[in-house]
Amino acid sequence: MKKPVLVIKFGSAAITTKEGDVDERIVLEIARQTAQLQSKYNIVLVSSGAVAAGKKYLKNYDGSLSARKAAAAIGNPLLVRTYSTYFKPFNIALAQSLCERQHFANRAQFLQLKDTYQELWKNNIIPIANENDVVSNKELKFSDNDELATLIAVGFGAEQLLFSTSVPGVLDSKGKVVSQISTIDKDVFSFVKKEKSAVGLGGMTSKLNFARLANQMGIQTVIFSMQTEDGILKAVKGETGTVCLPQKKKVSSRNKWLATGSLIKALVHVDEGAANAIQNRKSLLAVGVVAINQALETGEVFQIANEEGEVFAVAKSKIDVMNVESIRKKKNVAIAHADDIVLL
Ligand SMILES: Nc1ncnc2c1ncn2[C@@H]1O[C@H](COP(=O)(O)OP(=O)(O)O)[C@@H](O)[C@H]1O
Ligand SMILES: N[C@@H](CCC(=O)OP(=O)(O)O)C(=O)O
Repeated sequence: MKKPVLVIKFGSAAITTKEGDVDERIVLEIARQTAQLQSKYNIVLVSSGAVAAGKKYLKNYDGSLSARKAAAAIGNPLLVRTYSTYFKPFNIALAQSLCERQHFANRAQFLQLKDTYQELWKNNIIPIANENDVVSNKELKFSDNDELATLIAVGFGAEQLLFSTSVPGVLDSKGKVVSQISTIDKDVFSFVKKEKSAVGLGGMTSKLNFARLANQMGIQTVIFSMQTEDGILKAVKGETGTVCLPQKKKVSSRNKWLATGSLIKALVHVDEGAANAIQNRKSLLAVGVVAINQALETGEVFQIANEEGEVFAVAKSKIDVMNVESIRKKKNVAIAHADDIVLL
C-alpha cells in the first residue's frame, strides 16, 4: 500500500541555539522520532536555520538580503551535516533538496521534484528541503519556509503538515495554547501578536495563513514545539500543540496545484453578480470584472476577489486580458471556465 506523505517543518528558532549553533540535542530528537515514523510515512523534512547558523561567520552581519544569502551558503552545509550525523545511528541517509519558487510555478518542473522524492523514498532516504537562498532575489523568494513546506505538502497531497516552532502552539489572549482550530478565521488571527522569534521570518501570521491553505486542501496542520517531549510523535497523533483541522471536501491534485498560489500573476476584482455565479460553479465572464491589477496571458493564474476585497477563488485565464478596458466589449466571453476555477 502507498504510504501517506508527512511534511515536518522546523523553524530557525526551533533548530538553532541562542548562540546561533545548530541545536544538536534537537536534531538528535528529530532523528529519533522521525525514525519511528519512517515505516508508516513517506517523510519530507523542511529545515530552516541555515542563515541563523551561518551569520556569525560574517563580519558585520546586517540582515540584508546579500548578507542572508551569504549566511545561508555558509550555514546550509553545517545544518545538513548535523542532520546527517544524527540520523546515521538510525540507519537513515538524508538527501538535500534546495528549492526555488519557480520549481513550483511550473508543473513540469514540479513533477521532476516529485519523481526525485519518490526515488529517494523507494531507497528509504529522507529528503530535507530548504529554500535555495543563495540565488533567490527579493521578487523570487518564498515568503518563508512555512510557504515552501506548504507547497510541498499540497503538491504531494500530504496527509499532515507539522510546523515545529519556538512556541508550543497558537497562544490565545490569555497565553494558553489553543488545542484545536476547525476554521482559521478572523478570531484566530486576532490572537497574533506582532513579535516573532529573533531569527524567524514570517511569525505566526505566516504560519496561520499557510496552515489555512493546507487545511483548505484537506491537509491537517499542527503547530507545535520540539521542547515538548516526543513532540513529533505526539503532533502526528494530534496530541500536542495546536491542531488545525482539514476541510472535508475533496480537491483534485491539479486544482491543489492551482490553489497553492506560487504562480499567481494577478488579482481580479469582480462584482456581486460574478461572485455569486462563481460560488455557484459558473464561469467568470468578462462583464463581471471590475478591476485587474496586472495583464494576464492565456493560461496564467489569478486570484479572484469580491467587492469587499476578499479573495475567494483562484482561476486559470482562458484568454489574454490586457486590462479592464480591453475586455469591456467582450461581455459574455469567459475569462475563466468553471472547471478552471478553484473556490477557497
Ligand atoms: N498568538 C500567538 N501564539 C503563538 N505565537 C505567536 C502568537 N503571536 C505571535 N507569535 C510569535 O510567533 C513566533 C513564531 O514564528 P517565527 O518566529 O516566524 O517562527 P519560525 O522560525 O518557527 O517560523 C513566536 O516566537 C511568537 O513570538
Ligand atoms: N532558508 C532560510 C529560512 C528562512 C525562514 O523561513 O525561516 P523561518 O521563518 O524560521 O522558518 C534558512 O535556512 O535560514
